[in-house]
Amino acid sequence: MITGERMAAVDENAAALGVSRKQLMESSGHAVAREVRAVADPGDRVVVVAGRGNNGGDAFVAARFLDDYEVTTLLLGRAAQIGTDIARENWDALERADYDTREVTDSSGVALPDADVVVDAMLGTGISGDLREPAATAAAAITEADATVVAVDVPSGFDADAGDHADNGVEADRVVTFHDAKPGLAALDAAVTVADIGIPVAAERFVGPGDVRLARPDGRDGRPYVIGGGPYTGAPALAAQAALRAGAELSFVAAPDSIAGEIQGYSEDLIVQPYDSDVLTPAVADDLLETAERYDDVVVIGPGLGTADETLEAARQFLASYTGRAVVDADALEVVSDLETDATLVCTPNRRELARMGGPEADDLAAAADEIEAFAAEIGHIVLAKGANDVISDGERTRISRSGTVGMTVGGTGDTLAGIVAALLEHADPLDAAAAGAHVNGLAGERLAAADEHGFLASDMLAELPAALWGGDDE
Ligand SMILES: NC(=O)C1=CN([C@@H]2O[C@H](COP(=O)(O)OP(=O)(O)OC[C@H]3O[C@@H](n4cnc5c(N)ncnc54)[C@H](O)[C@@H]3O)[C@@H](O)[C@H]2O)[C@H](O)CC1
Ligand SMILES: [K+]
Repeated sequence: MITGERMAAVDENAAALGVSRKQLMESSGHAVAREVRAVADPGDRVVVVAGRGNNGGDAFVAARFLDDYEVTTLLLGRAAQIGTDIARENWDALERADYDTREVTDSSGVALPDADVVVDAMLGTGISGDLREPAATAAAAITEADATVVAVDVPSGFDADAGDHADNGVEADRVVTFHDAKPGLAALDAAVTVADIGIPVAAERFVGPGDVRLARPDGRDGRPYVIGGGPYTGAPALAAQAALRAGAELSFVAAPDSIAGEIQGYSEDLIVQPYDSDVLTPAVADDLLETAERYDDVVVIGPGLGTADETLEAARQFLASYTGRAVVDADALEVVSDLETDATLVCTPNRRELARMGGPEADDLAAAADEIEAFAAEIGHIVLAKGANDVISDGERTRISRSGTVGMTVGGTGDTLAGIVAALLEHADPLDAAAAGAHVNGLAGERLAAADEHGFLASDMLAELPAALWGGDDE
């Protein structure tokens, strides 16, 4: 099962792997033609009703595979309004090759020609809101037509993220959906075929630019709260700065008053809140919990905390009561394994910490991905296991990030990772935030290594984060 927005991410990952959207469109169109052939007799009349996006583009491809039938392709709009190059190229090919094509420029022209089969290619996963004209009128005409209706990807009007169908959406007899089932499709009164369109498994297994686009904030978003420090001061500062560089609006650090000034000294951009103690204690944890629940529901707990017994008890107590989203890093990971909590945790162990938590002992994390997935299922939280390749799993879905470089074994890169994940956790699905966070941290290291493989610092990565998050678009 895959949502429409994740499908777009997988498409983008496939393109980055070298399987272009145009190749996918050709496969999609061929799959649609196969379905039409299954319900039509030679010589039947097939009417394609196409929208201006790639859903329409799929049907322009299908028309080229239906020479045994009388095919008419209607475009709802003018060719100049076709929204993507690959759809426009396929429309132009139909026109140049003298296929029967018609541009319908207003809803009065939507009177459907007689048809044995209608291909509904108006709207797919690019839909937003209820059907607008002329798609609404066309949808009614298609539903009422005395023809077998074959829908491309989803019936027009169906929302592949929410899994529901517009009241005025097309009622299809058959649906050819691509790559994977969509939530809610099975509930429709239609025969659904899932067509393999040649997307490499790697496009879902390995984190790519589509995952980064899906998880990154559009504007400034969120106020993560870093609970770290005491005795160390650099780690919480790196995590909090990384959160700002990854799109957070504000970044708070709660730290012992003995070192709060030092942490503030690293950066005027941080809001450092001292607490009256030398280390995090259970008594302090209660106050921090109240603040965390008030500010925003994402915290980072762990960077630089140290391993004093009362500190670990305080971390345990905080997490047991917390109900928001938390990145748990470094020393705080010790308390996760037998923790009862309603919080959504993203645990970010390195190989050593993973073993200490009770997870698999592995030199090559990617090779141990299944065991890491089982461990994530066992503890009931997301595990982002950090290594040469990072393994990110929620116990059901597992992704691998291959970004990064050997220079990132310098201290502090785990702290920047924790901060990036916290910023993305404000709005993205937790697994998407963890996968994209791991990937972007690695991309920042790669950007530094391009200049000089050795000797860069975790703090150097901060300035590379915006380009790693927003700069890699393939368009
Ligand atoms: N990997 C795959 O699944 C592939 C899918 N393909 C096909 O691409 C579409 C998604 O294409 P996209 O261009 O993103 O959007 P659509 O064609 O679905 O629709 C955009 C089109 O519709 C207009 N529009 C949006 N909302 C409405 C509305 N409520 N009422 C009326 N019109 C609306 C918008 O203005 C655009 O013009 C996917 O479904 C697959 O069919 C790829 O071809 C191959 C890989
Ligand atoms: K459709």
